[in-house]
Amino acid sequence: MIDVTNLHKRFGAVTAVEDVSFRAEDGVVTGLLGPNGAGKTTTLRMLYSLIRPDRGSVKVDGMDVADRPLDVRRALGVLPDARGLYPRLTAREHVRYAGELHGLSGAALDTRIAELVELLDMKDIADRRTEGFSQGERMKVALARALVHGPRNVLLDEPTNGLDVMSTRAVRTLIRRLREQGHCIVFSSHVMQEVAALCDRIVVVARGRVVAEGTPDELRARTGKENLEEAFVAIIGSDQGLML
Ligand SMILES: Nc1ncnc2c1ncn2[C@@H]1O[C@H](COP(=O)(O)OP(=O)(O)OP(=O)(O)O)[C@@H](O)[C@H]1O
Repeated sequence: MIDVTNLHKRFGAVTAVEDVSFRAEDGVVTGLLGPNGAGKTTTLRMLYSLIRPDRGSVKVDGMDVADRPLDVRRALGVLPDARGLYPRLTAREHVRYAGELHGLSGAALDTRIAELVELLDMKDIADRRTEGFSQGERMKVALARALVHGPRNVLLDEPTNGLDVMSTRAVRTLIRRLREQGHCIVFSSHVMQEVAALCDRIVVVARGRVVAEGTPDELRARTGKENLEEAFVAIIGSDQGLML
């Protein structure tokens, strides 16, 4: 479970995140939805302690990120916005390296890598160097790397960005499976269809603030709009940045 309380972050004159609070429960997919520049990536970066908030706190499974950053990192699997792969390593070597950094080794690590290769349909690319990988192939490697240690909480920054229909479906299936297994999943997107297809709860952010929160049904009821897309437009006050 992830608890975010009154997070603030400024970059010089830009207020990227202003008083953001929400809770992401276990067994639930929580979507951070907002237009470009809304503060989603900055919020996620504070959740996984890449950057420090000016104010506010984040707790992962009850552990404060500021007090126990290493324990929190163990409890988190992160697909960051930059997928950053080593071109000379194969896909499998990436996942192995990440597993070793998390203290896994031997048969347990081999089994885990084999599971992820199967789950993410990576057999054809597992033993190729990642140099020249397509966006979808890169995303799969980054996702396998994020999940190798079986983290309870999973943060995904725009996981389906740039993916084709088949790869998008594979990622959705994986996210649903993680939810069934009771994981806490937070993912960010500026694509409302993506959020609508997957999320149990939606946190709508705009200009660094949470402007609405609830289930898709609650958001529809609150705005009086039948259609979720229209509900988002009503909440944000424009459709800018929310379209495919
Ligand atoms: N390191 C930084 N230095 C200066 N400004 C930054 C930095 N990181 C983010 N910002 C600014 O903070 C605001 C929020 O950015 P952020 O990347 O969190 O938005 P986002 O919701 O993830 O957007 P997108 O959907 O475009 O990825 C933007 O105005 C951005 O320019």
